[in-house]
Amino acid sequence: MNHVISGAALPDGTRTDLFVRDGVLVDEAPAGAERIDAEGLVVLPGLVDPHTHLREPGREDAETVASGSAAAARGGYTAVCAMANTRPVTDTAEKAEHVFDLGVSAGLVEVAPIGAITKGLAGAELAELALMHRSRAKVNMFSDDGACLMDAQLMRRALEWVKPFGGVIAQHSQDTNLAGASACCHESEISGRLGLDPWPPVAEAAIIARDVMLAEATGSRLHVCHISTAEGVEVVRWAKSRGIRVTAEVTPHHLLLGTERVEGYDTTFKVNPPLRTSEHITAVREALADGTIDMVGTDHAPHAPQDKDHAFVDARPGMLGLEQALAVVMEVLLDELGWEGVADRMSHAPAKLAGLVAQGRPLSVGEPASLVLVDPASRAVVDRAASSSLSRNNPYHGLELPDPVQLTMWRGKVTYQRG
Ligand SMILES: NC(=O)N[C@@H](CC(=O)O)C(=O)O
Ligand SMILES: [Zn+2]
Ligand SMILES: [Zn+2]
Repeated sequence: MNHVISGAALPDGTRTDLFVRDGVLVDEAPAGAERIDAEGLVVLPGLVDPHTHLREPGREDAETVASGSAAAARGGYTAVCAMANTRPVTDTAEKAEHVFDLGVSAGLVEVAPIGAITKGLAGAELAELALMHRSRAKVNMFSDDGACLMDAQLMRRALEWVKPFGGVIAQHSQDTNLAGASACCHESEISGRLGLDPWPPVAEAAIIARDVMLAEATGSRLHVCHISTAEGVEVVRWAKSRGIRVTAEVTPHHLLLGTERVEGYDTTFKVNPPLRTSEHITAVREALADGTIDMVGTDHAPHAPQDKDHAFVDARPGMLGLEQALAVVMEVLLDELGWEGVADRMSHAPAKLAGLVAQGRPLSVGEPASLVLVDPASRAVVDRAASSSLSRNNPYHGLELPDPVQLTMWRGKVTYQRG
């Protein structure tokens, strides 16, 4: 199907008509094109999530590649990078190709598998990084996310292994000696009062500091997952000033929600790293605005009720993010970033990180027609039931937020349309 999208505003503010033929932006209206009225809407390049948990294979009750892809399209995304902590773990070329193929069959977004750094995420032995890269899945990013790769020598070796093909190592920065498996609340007056094991900011900053030094020593690329602390941001800022090849992402929930959400022991708000206090929230917002933090990563982490309906300490950490990420970024930072900044932090920068050459492109003639139409004025109360995800651990349930996504198009195909 060919389209004419009329009257949308580009990120730089200019109003334009976009012509879509055979999945590509062209310079004149194709014959028989379907008209999409975009008067009053903003058009952004399709969003790219560098950090999504699809639960297939293994936990298809919580999310499948298809349901997660639908949630992504509903959130304005045209690509997601699928984390490796499935069952089995994505630690071989065959397993990466399996996830890749599931993404192709779902047909709603580009699904780019992230490969594990170590076999089974066990932190003991490197996975077959180069074979995953050379597979049909073309894996370019590797992460043991869910677990921190604590062994500095293995981290060094991983950085060395991916350097020749331009790969990147994405770290879940959590020193497990400082913040172990039971740590589940930002170290603060609240963790003490609620009796929850504290997760101190230094457990994040110490690993980031170690890893940027390893990135410098190897000349390789490091990506910091879900940065959440002012201290972590300072280390990244320092590393960038030295020319170290490091990028960082922040989640929507760390931009908006504070640690006080856990006061009622509602396990929806249990997440790793934990929700933090206002000084940290301010720091990550400022860092995303000034570019120290390069991008937004949702860390969309669906969990089934039987994994969340437990005492706080026993519940699985993680919360949904794909469907409200753009809304949250608009709510907290649209004034500072402008639409061009939003397009950079949510599309251009993550596409570049993951090496997705057909994503995060400018909306100009000859480029893929992968885009999202955004209503800047619409607002709504979030309802966790109105979701394409199979899970309901939505931390924004009941909050009034922007409700921007009107239509998502991936390579000329409408993958989500409002109403
Ligand atoms: N963020 C989380 O709290 N949970 C993630 C793992 C992770 O991102 O570390 C998950 O897979 O559920
Ligand atoms: Zn993580
Ligand atoms: Zn994660």
